[in-house]
Amino acid sequence: MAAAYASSSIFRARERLVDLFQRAVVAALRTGPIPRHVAFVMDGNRRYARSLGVRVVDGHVSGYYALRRVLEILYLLGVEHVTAYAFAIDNFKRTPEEVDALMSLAQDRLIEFCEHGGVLREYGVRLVAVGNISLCPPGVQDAIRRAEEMTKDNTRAVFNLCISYASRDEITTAVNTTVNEKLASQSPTPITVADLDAHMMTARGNSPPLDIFVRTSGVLRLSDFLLWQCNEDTQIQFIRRYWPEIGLLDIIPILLDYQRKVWSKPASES
Ligand SMILES: CC(C)=CCC/C(C)=C/CC/C(C)=C/COP(=O)(O)OP(=O)(O)O
Repeated sequence: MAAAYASSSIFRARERLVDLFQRAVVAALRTGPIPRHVAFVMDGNRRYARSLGVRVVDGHVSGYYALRRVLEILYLLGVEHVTAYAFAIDNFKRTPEEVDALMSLAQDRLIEFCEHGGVLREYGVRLVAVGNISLCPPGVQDAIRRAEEMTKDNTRAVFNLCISYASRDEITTAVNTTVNEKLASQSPTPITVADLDAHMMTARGNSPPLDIFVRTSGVLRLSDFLLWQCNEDTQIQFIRRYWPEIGLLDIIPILLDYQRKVWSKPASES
């Protein structure tokens, strides 16, 4: 039944209309300022699954499709850096079944992102894995290495995939590396913001400070995500819908709010 609908002319006509609407909205938004760096805490996959009475793992699979959808919209808009929180170091405390399911999802779908027809390949995006990858199973580490290799020559945009990540872990590593370099230097200088910037994991893709931090599912927490990368201008957006439900209609108000704030900022503060 579902397969028959998916191949029907009504379904194809609907898809074409959605695509036309998306392109028209993107063209309109592109006439205003576009953020350079947008990040997502993709929260609510399990609550979404429970609300539908399906398995938790299916909620995460829907979350993967939502990520694909959102990346496509943002890269069409011309956003140069997108960062997504796929797995926190703290998530290793979940049941072994759920950790395995999330790791298998990453292992299987990462390459799909980078292959012909995949969103990173289509939009010329370089994948950068951000996190303590050595904590991931060997199969996931291999998939990450392959995905980074497959996309290393893409220069139009960057996708930072935070996996086995915690901001305080990233900052601690950056401070330690910086201090060790200073101690090894003949004439050490005081540590600067630029020194620490250069040692953050997001520096691999040259990602600038965050313009917009988005968290779905109505939870008002930062969850140890990109604390260093936020600055005085970062706009925080909490939206009520679960991550798998996110789409263009959620992105439009976020972008309009960003544009309104940029336009209303006094020139002396720019
Ligand atoms: C290949 C690839 C990168 C896939 C990404 C898939 C994806 C969206 C992963 C996010 C996993 C996660 C811990 C979501 C948070 O919701 P939650 O599980 O905490 O849900 P809850 O808040 O309802 O408990």
